[in-house]
Amino acid sequence: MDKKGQKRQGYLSWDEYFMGVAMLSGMRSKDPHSQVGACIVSEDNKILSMGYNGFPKGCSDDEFPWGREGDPLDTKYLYVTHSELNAILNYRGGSLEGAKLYVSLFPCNECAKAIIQAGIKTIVYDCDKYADTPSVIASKKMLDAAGVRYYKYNRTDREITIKV
Ligand SMILES: Nc1nc(=O)n([C@H]2C[C@H](O)[C@@H](COP(=O)(O)O)O2)cc1CO
Ligand SMILES: [Zn+2]
Repeated sequence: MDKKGQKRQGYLSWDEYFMGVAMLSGMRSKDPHSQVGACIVSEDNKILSMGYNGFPKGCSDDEFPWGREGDPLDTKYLYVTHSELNAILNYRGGSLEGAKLYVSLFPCNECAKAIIQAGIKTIVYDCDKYADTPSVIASKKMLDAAGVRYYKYNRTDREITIKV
């Protein structure tokens, strides 16, 4: 019950807010199969950067391939920048030492290297659909060795509707 003079109830938790921002960012992705979003947050809960999976600048979304199979040169995998790496590279403010990363899909081995080297210390992820692949197994090996904590986001199933 609302009481006069007291704070509003039902506001977004920090985790809902940052994972929500990561997911919103993923909605910018042109990848027809997996839209991934990431949000980097400081130790004192300030948003530092965001990213989603996409081709590097100058590599047209309409000319480079979005396919998943066939000749590797004709698939997206050799060209796409992952959301986590984009979030790290998008940051213009200096050091990410001690920061937290919210990401909608568990980071791969290549992003794990960048996460570790950037000084990010905590990962909050939503989906882990590639957990059984060498890439994610190697990623967890490196994150464990480097002392980067990772934990699964606890979905609250809150629906957030925004009219734009
Ligand atoms: N952690 C990740 N962050 C990402 O941004 N990605 C991107 C790369 C591709 O564009 C897409 C995965 O494609 P698919 O294999 O699910 O069709 O998501 C992939 C992973 C998986 O490790
Ligand atoms: Zn990656």
